[in-house]
Amino acid sequence: MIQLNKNIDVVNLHREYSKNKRIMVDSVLEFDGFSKITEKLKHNIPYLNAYSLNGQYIQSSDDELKNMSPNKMRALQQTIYENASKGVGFFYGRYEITQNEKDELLKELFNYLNGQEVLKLISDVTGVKGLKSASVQLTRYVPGNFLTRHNDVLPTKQRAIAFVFGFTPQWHPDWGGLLHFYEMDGKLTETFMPKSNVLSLFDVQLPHSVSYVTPFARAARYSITGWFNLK
Ligand SMILES: O=C(O)CCC(=O)C(=O)O
Ligand SMILES: [Fe+2]
Repeated sequence: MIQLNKNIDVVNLHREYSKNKRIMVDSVLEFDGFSKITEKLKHNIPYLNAYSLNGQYIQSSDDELKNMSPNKMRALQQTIYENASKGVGFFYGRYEITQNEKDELLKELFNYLNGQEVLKLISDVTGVKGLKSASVQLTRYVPGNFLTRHNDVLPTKQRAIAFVFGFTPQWHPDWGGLLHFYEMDGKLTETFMPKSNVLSLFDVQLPHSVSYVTPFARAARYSITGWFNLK
């Protein structure tokens, strides 16, 4: 069963969140749900590799990328990196969970994150009232993946709070995949390291990025990410 840790200290977390509109919550899920999700993320998800090409949003399966000719793959990589050099774009594996999800555990996860218990906790920690729903995706960053600097504001969805549940034990900062936060003028202010059973929450207005995962990373960076919305 997926369940939040009952000992979360909301009052302290709210005080901490209020300082910079971001926070990491340790040991956030009870063990049973946490370990089931960890296994699922590693072994059972048909991630699609998302990137943008000439302004178009594309998602390719692992097989599609594997079966590309070396020339085509090189050209694709070159374009992705060319855009990234200008601070535009992303390349990472994602799987979106919707209301129609068939997998039992993922359905439970979606419903739990959209339920009153979680929405109330997020409201209490962040001080943002009126949260109504959660958009949820599973993400995987392998070597070569990244997400350039952006914010998560999306008025059509009324996103308010971004979340990242980390499922990445024993990560080394040299491996990249670091969640960086910036001032509006681009100054780097804080970095959240990939961790396991940790929930990162932040205001969607804060500029942030996920740094390039290096070729020598010994693991993939797995997360459940998304947004708590006001509608
Ligand atoms: O995975 C993360 O740490 C952040 C992801 C993110 O910024 C996004 O998906 O918009
Ligand atoms: Fe983001």
